[in-house]
Amino acid sequence: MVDVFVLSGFLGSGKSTLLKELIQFEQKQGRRVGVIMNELGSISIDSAIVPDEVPLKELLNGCVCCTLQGELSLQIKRLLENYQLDVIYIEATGAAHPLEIIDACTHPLLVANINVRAVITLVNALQWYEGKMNNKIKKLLVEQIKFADIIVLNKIDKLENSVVEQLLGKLDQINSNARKISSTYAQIDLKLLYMTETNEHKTEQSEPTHVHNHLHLRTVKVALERPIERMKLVEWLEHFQGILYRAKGFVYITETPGLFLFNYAYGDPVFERYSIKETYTPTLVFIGENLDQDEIKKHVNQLYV
Ligand SMILES: Nc1nc2c(ncn2[C@@H]2O[C@H](COP(=O)(O)OP(=O)(O)OP(=O)(O)O)[C@@H](O)[C@H]2O)c(=O)[nH]1
Repeated sequence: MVDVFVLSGFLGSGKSTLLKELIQFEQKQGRRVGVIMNELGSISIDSAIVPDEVPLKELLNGCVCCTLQGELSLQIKRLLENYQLDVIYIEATGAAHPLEIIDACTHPLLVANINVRAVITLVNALQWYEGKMNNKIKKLLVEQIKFADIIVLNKIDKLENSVVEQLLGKLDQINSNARKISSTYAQIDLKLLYMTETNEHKTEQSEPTHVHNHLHLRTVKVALERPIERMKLVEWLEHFQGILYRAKGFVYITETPGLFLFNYAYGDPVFERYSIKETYTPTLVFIGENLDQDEIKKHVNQLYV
């Protein structure tokens, strides 16, 4: 039996950050790990964190919720057939409902060979605390919390301890069965993963599941022709809050030489120097509600010097 863990949580909550830790943890234990990543856009930025030796399947350009459920089952099957694995981690898009993933994992062709150990939902603590989101997103977050076996309240570096306690209490009201852990940069005791019982009653509480269909999330990808001005990008994104949930990509900036991994989630832009293992075309990916592709491309053009 191959263990399967599902990483759920809204855009930018820290799923890839946790995945990186998990891969190292499993490798240290001598367990063979495979990864499936689902991203809304047509290119995967997050897959750069997966080491070369780890088998990786990517489901791009859509969400398991809508069109890719069959594809997810197929990719799990391929991983099982082609590699000797002990554990598979599935990183869902931030817009996915965990039930849809569980559904795909419990495909009749797979159930005999895999054991879904836990749904791990990451919650962006600041986003959850401030509650500045529309009802559709709130509903999705609540669903992701409700269907979790482990809830990681991440990004607590942005909040006072007393607030963190309060938030953990609120999470408990939504899902009292799940194990709750607070963290910064998803630093948690990973041994807990294997000490958590799966919440078997999930399907009974099921809500209509295609929550994110109604979010009208759109992904816009823009290839960059040359280095951009870092500050111009940051200032522009500030005006975008509310409809832009996530941006990421690989960029060259005019201020400093070298390639940077760019991450923007919930008003927080981060540039990290990135050492190249493959050739990346500098690209920005934007994920948000009803994004206007032409408008975004026009703005990106203004980021060049
Ligand atoms: N300040 C702070 N930043 C964090 C923390 N955890 C992760 N980040 C940063 O938040 C950004 C988004 O993190 P990811 O791990 O890529 O989030 P994700 O959930 O995989 O994002 P999507 O795949 O787009 O849904 C990155 O720049 C991380 O370095 C944290 O605890 N505190």
